Amino acid sequence: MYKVLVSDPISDMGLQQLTDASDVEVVKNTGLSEDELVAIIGQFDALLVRSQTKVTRRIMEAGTNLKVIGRAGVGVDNIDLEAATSLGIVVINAPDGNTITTCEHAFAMMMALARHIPQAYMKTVTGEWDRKSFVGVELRNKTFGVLGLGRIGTEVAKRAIAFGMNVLGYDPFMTEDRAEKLGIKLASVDEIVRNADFMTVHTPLTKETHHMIAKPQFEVMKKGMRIVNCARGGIIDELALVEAIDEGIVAGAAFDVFEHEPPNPDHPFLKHPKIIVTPHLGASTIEAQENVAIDVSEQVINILRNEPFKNAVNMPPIPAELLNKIQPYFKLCEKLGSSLAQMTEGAVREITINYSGELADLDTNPLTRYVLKGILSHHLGAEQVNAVNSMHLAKQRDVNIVIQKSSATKGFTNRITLSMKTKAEERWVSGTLLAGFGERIVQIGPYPVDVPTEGHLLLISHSDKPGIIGRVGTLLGSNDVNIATMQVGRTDIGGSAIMVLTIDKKAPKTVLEQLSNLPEIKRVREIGLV
Ligand SMILES: NC(=O)C1=CN([C@@H]2O[C@H](COP(=O)(O)OP(=O)(O)OC[C@H]3O[C@@H](n4cnc5c(N)ncnc54)[C@H](O)[C@@H]3O)[C@@H](O)[C@H]2O)C=CC1
Ligand SMILES: O=C(O)CCC(=O)C(=O)O
Repeated sequence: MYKVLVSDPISDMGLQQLTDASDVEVVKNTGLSEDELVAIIGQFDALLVRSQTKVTRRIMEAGTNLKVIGRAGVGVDNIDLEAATSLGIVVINAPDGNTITTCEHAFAMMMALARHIPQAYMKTVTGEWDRKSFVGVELRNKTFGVLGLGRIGTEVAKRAIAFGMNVLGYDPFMTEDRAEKLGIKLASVDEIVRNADFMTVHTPLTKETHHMIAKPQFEVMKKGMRIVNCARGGIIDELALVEAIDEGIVAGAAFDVFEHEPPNPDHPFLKHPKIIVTPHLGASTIEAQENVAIDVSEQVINILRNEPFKNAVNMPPIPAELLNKIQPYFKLCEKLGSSLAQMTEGAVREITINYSGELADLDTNPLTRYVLKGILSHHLGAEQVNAVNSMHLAKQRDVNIVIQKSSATKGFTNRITLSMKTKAEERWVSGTLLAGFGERIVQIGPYPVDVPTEGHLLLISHSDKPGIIGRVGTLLGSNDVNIATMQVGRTDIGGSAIMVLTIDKKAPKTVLEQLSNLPEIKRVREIGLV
């Protein structure tokens, strides 16, 4: 008999498949502390949670029989994925079940914002008949910016179009063809903030999206913008938003999520007359909670019975013999993918991976998953992408993956070459694992290099002219950016050249801008491989 612990409120109807199963015993025990969970988790084969239970390493280590953790929802930020992977516990989620519900909540928030519904309600129920203070605006003919056109963002965009809005969208994975079919005009974040009357965010919270709307964006924002966030707190800088509202730049905001949940009672959103809030209710409908519970129940049963399952968010099992041979390449593949994603602009269309030398005879499928993990994490967030789901996520986004194998290694015993095509450009990078020296990047585009896959790299494309290296060194030095190593390469004398610097810490944005402005410098890219 498998024992399943449900530690957050999850729909009974959705759990029926589990409760009806003759080989499963379901125990519901919600609101437990970490200590209480640690005390009982050892009896259970599976743990089902929503977002309240924080599934820590301590809990998982005490779960000596734990085989699977099911998250009834999308975000798995409350589960220590690294610990689960290292302890061999499969983590699954239900990414599709709450899409429409969350989209409808975002739309409801936008309408409530446009018509001051919460504020008007509060006054009316106190007996005041105030029709002057709550004059709203129509949605029709307004420009609507959607940042993040994944599952929820595209549904929100479709509804906005039905309301007669002109939709501008930004998502690194949205192709022009698909956007056109949806009726969305692709635009940059800058174009959206300068032109939209309403704006909503539907991205994960990642290093890239953290504060993607902050003071610099508010400074150029169209006056009177209304902003919605039903994705994750922290995508929009909360304090900068309050300032922008008080300065009359932003007309109002509607938030379902906060940087820290629940927010402190003195959080400035809670008393602001132009900000409306809900307590992370995006996914809270009967339908969504049933959908996500059905989805996780089905997958948990499959995992416990050793049957195929979908939506795993951590590691798949790999036969031990193969694992011994390919495991040393996991990091190299991920870092090559990550570096390529950081050097390439535009939505990914095609990724070609060439495995050569001793890798050519092995099953490289797990390595491909790590390459894709490295590439997609840059856009979708490391929390969402892992070696299990990276292939699925790439296919979902119509990314064409081409695998090539060859025995020619240009002098290395193994070599992995990635090339990535976007609408804007094609770039490529090669790496190898050198016995005793670890992972190295050995080629960037046409230039042979020898760079470790760690720390901060500065990639500077320039014309091969005297004096450039000195100017770059002086600029970095005068801004306290220490150069650890430097390599240069060129195609021919006086032609195109590249400079690859490893620096001790991330270079400030202003320094990167100054570097880009130096004569003969064509492009500057900072690549973080920590
Ligand atoms: N309020 C709530 O209760 C709920 C919130 N959510 C949150 O909503 C968000 C979106 O969820 P889904 O649509 O299901 O995810 P998704 O993965 O389908 O879509 C996210 C999209 O954001 C895009 N993206 C990543 N970085 C970007 C950037 N820098 N600029 C623009 N786009 C970027 C990705 O390419 C992707 O298409 C997530 O943060 C999720 O956790 C989801 C469900 C309920
Ligand atoms: O379970 C919930 O209500 C939170 C939903 C959510 O934020 C998610 O699925 O990412």
